[in-house]
Amino acid sequence: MLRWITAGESHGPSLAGVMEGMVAGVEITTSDLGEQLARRRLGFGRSPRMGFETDTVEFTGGVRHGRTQGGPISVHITNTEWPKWEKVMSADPVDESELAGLARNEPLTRPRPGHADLPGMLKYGFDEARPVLERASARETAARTALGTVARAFLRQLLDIEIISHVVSIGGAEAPDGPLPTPADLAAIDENPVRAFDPDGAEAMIAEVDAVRKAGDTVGGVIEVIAYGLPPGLGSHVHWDRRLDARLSGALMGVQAMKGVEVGDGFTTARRWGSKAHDEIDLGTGPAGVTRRSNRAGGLEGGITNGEPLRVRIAMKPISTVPRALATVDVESKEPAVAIHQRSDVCAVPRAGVVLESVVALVLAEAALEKFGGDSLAETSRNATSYLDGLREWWSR
Ligand SMILES: Cc1cc2nc3c(=O)[nH]c(=O)nc-3n(C[C@H](O)[C@H](O)[C@H](O)COP(=O)(O)O)c2cc1C
Ligand SMILES: C=C(O[C@@H]1CC(C(=O)O)=C[C@@H](OP(=O)(O)O)[C@H]1O)C(=O)O
Repeated sequence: MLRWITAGESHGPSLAGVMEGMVAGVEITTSDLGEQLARRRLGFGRSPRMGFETDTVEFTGGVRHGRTQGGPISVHITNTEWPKWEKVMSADPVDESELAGLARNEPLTRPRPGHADLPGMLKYGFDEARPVLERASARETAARTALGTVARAFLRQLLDIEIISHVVSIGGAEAPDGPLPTPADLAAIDENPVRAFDPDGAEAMIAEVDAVRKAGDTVGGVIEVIAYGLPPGLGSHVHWDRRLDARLSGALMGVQAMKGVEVGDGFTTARRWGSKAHDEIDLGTGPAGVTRRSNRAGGLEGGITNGEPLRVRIAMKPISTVPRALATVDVESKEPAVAIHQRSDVCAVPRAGVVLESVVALVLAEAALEKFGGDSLAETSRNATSYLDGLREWWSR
């Protein structure tokens, strides 16, 4: 079983991530983590913090001389601004006199509609939003991205599985329908300011973010994640919580601000007639023994991978820290007020794609380990090869 967990606050000293159940022998280095963390900081519309946050990362367990050891893998990422927050976010009690007059310590009593502020205060019994927003913040996704990098390395070394993402729309600006990007296109996608594949779509999205910024507003969008090289047979139809579509959706919705997941053509398929909705089967080559005339299902049937590329789209809502601040109430004075506004992303859709790739990697690594088992990469690879050989034999019998 693969498990992962993160800890840490946005303005605390650091973030931590722990992954348990990864096999021994996966090649991974600190610079692999740094590379993915750098990708997560990019994108037109990002918060000013992403310009100076360094995401200094290290392994603090589970990896030796560039290889996983089979034990829990722990990562540690420092928060660059910690010295400014040392008193406000101190784990140990701080004398009132040391906090007096610190602007950063002002109680945040004007909750932002759309952020976790108000429900979190109500649920946990806080008089202000600081303790809620510190953990709700998507700063946490740095730790998930680092753990996801280990999962990506495992999938690549196991079966050459590659995971990419691209931005499909920002606000009302959409990329036109076109060919799917492949792993060879990822570098170009990353170089694009909005991480869009289609140049015309990208231009429209950049203009949308620009207009939103000028209007003192924020904007969301849709991201597509695609995994290439998956064998048929990950996930299962036999129980709801073993279906890979269910597990992917749950994990993707577990990323801050994600409000919808579409598997394959999802909502469009709901409007089609059956004869135009499914992926007809022809005899072909490869371990699945077949080819498909289309991939509307996004590589999943019955909650199981079918050997086609996995394709999921995720809807991200607009950032709730709207510069043109929204109406709220002050929970202290009980008077109408405008919501807290602090430095924030205007549009985090481009960089969120990197987080979503990592989350897909974690879920796929878990599914691959369930299917193939093993305690070392060599053993898991043998098991995978034997399974795929078995499929080929089955087709040639
Ligand atoms: C990569 C990324 C960056 C984000 N940046 C911000 C931000 O700068 N300001 C903000 O208010 N929300 C931001 N969010 C969204 C909030 O974290 C999120 O809305 C909040 O935790 C409440 O959760 P919910 O939107 O899922 O209900 C970001 C989300 C992601 C994935
Ligand atoms: C720090 C990150 O994103 C943050 C996510 C976030 C939020 O409310 O989710 C609010 C902002 O935090 P701050 O107010 O400190 O700038 C973003 O910068 C990050 O992704 O590493």
